[in-house]
Amino acid sequence: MVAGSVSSKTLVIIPTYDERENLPKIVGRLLTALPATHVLVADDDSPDGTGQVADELAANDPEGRIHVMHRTEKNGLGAAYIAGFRWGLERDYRVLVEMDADGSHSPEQLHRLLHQIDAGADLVIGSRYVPGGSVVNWPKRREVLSRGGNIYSRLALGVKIKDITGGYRAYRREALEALDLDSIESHGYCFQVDIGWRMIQNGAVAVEVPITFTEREIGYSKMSGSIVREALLKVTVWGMKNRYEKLKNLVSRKKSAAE
Ligand SMILES: Nc1nc2c(ncn2[C@@H]2O[C@H](COP(=O)(O)OP(=O)(O)O[C@H]3O[C@H](CO)[C@@H](O)[C@H](O)[C@@H]3O)[C@@H](O)[C@H]2O)c(=O)[nH]1
Repeated sequence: MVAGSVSSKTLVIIPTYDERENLPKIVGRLLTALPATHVLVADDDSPDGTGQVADELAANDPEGRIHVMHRTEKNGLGAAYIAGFRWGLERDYRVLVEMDADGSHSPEQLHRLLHQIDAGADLVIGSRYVPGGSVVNWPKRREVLSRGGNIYSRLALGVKIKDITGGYRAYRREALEALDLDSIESHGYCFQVDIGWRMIQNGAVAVEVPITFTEREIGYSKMSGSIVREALLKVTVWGMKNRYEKLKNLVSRKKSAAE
């Protein structure tokens, strides 16, 4: 059964940079799988004309389900998602979803994420690294980087999530509203760790559901050295701050117990 009650108030945010061939396919698949869903394309003025392709898709959808946000320059996946969340929160969507444009995240699996929101979760992560999850056709180098990044994040931040860097997610509206979106400082893929960790620290119920992540067939990944460096630096600093805070609390508890 498709989670109609939830999906009818669901906004799927698709950040795009140079995805003109992928976008019509992913939007078509999504609206076939879950016809009541709305889509927001957050395009960073892609040189290949993805923004215009998005406008055409929107103009050709008589039901008005497709929306387009034209941003002025390439400013990273995190900034595009934050702008998309703000747009969705100004309207009456109950669930906000992150999905890549390139087909890595299967729209046909979205109902499984939405079911978990129906079941009470605040944040649902489509996970490659829980039993049942998998990665198809990813270059070994990328998989090692991704698995390594997840292990490092778990150790540094003390989170239990196996795929905290994963970008296929559903958020309950209230959990996003409870966050200070201005405090999310990451621009690249580190954004996923940033917002996930903050949300869990805020008391959100986070669950993982297994997904199959399939490497794109068309276009190119925007992963870069600066994205990796941002993630490594930020996760290390957050981890150190976290440990320092815990130690400080422990010392002050011991002090007050001794008094
Ligand atoms: N608007 C905008 N979109 C962007 C930008 N950079 C990337 N995107 C879009 O963000 C999505 C993911 O980018 P990819 O470059 O395809 O990501 P990937 O290498 O396949 O990385 C995947 O794995 C990461 C690590 O696990 C994930 O963090 C990431 O979300 C994604 O699932 C695509 O729709 C892409 O067009 C940007 O600066 N601006």
